[in-house]
Amino acid sequence: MSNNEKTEKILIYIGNTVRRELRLTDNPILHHISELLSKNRTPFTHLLPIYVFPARQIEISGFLSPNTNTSDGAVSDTAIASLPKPPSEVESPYPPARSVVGQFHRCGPHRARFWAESVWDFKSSLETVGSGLAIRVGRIDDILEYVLDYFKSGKGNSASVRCEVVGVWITAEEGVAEKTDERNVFRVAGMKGVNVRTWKDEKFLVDDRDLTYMTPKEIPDTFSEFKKAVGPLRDAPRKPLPPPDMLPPLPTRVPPQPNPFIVPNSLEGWVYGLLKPLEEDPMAMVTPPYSIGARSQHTYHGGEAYALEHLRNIIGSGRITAFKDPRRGIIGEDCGTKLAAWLALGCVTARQVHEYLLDFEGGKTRLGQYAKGYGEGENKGTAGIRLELLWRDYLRLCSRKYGCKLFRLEGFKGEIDRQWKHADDIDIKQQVQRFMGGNTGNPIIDAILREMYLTGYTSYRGRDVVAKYFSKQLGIDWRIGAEWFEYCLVDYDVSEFWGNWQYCAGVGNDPSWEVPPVKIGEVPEMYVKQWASDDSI
Ligand SMILES: Cc1cc2nc3c(=O)[nH]c(=O)nc-3n(C[C@H](O)[C@H](O)[C@H](O)COP(=O)(O)OP(=O)(O)OC[C@H]3O[C@@H](n4cnc5c(N)ncnc54)[C@H](O)[C@@H]3O)c2cc1C
Repeated sequence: MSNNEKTEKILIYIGNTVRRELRLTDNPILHHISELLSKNRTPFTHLLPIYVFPARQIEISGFLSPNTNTSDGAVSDTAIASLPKPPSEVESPYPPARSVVGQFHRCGPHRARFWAESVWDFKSSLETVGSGLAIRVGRIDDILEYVLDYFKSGKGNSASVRCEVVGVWITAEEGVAEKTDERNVFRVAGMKGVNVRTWKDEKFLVDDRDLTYMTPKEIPDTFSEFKKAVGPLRDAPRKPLPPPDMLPPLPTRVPPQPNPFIVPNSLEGWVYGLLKPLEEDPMAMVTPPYSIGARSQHTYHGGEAYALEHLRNIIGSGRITAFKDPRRGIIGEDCGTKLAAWLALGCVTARQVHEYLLDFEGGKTRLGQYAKGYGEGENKGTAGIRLELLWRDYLRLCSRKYGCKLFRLEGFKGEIDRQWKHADDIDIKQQVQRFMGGNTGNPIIDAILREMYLTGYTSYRGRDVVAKYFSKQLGIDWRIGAEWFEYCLVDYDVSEFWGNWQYCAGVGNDPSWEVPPVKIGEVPEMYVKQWASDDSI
């Protein structure tokens, strides 16, 4: 080592969709690094944040390329747009991201776009605090192995720089696939002699450290019991963490995207690459386009900045005070906060939402000062939002308790006596196809299905009605309906999604979960007219 040679001690902060931490604020890892930095106590000089779009969950074949990658793993925008269709001999090392039973794409266009926007926004935010983000596609452990080998083999070195990876940090998450990813990260890092540290997932309302359950078995089977154990909800959450002031820089050389993929360096390039395989699939055209005059309830852009702007808007306008029980309302601005997609990707945390509500209720900031309910303490609307957020916590804990039962036909309950119809029967297959196309002939069901397909969103009530129609009325294997929802929804979140579906299908753990059926007049005629097919009205 020459006298002038510097050593870059690199910490890798790695995540993928299941490590959903796409924000600077209330991010425990980034907060900790920033604190260490301010005290001059970082045992590393450089930070390499890596985000991996996981091949298992989103179709990444739009990034396959016969060309070898460039030195930094990124190509220009125009380059990705003009990439020739990969010749058939360029094969992905990963199977297509399709669902298990129905073989649908797991992630449809609404979520793919929102997801790309959120990752890109995170990259921009990291750049404002002196860092950056390497965005990659593949499997988290494959990418990690490639990166560790890159540095170990000296590819990151130059005449004056020597690189050494000193650790890998990752946030622990619930879920079977999530745990497998985590184990694989440990395995790869262990093989290469690098330490991994996992961090607690803090994007929920009530912190794990404040719950009294020693083992997952102790998690209660009813929400009401769980709620009681949490105590007064308004006092339960911890304070959100501030964003980092500054972060260590990226290493001088960032390992590129491994072959056979090539990744873009603009948001448009990412959106293009993620949507391309979906657009080439005939499933993208299952239902007619928007009806004239139809408007989406969900027109939002992914990313932390947009999440916070939306949150401030609904507080400033007083919409949170008017928040209605989502188990009853089916459409409208005050029917739901529309925060779910941001929460699902970790662009914002539940305790940040809670903190904003506290400020509004206590009149602590000027936000919402002219709105109804400002400074008047907790109201029905704000309490309702907290309760919904607690449901989210609860279903995540159910995932912890029941593991892979989350995805099983017999559910948490182990309901083995029920007879389900399966799509290997031609009539059932056709029924499923009509369902996907919003052509069941039932105007409310069709309106909801079309809304969800065309916009990526429908209310809790809409989801509940359709999920019950599919599983209870049609009696078809509920996982097929669920997989179709997974393709369509912008806010898919593993525990919330499968947990809710289980309840709708009647295989969930909580016997008290029953939402009243839709009443005549509850669904505005206008809504049905906007979304349902003319011939089914
Ligand atoms: C079949 C079915 C599938 C669903 N899939 C999902 C999903 O993939 N992701 C998801 O976040 N929610 C899911 N939900 C729950 C709920 O429908 C959505 O959270 C809600 O409609 C999102 O709109 P919002 O942000 O306006 O919610 P709000 O009503 O404003 O609620 C605030 C937040 O609380 C959480 N929340 C609300 N209701 C529930 C619930 N029942 N269970 C768990 N968390 C809840 C969400 O994070 C939501 O953003 C599903 C419900 C059903 C019946």
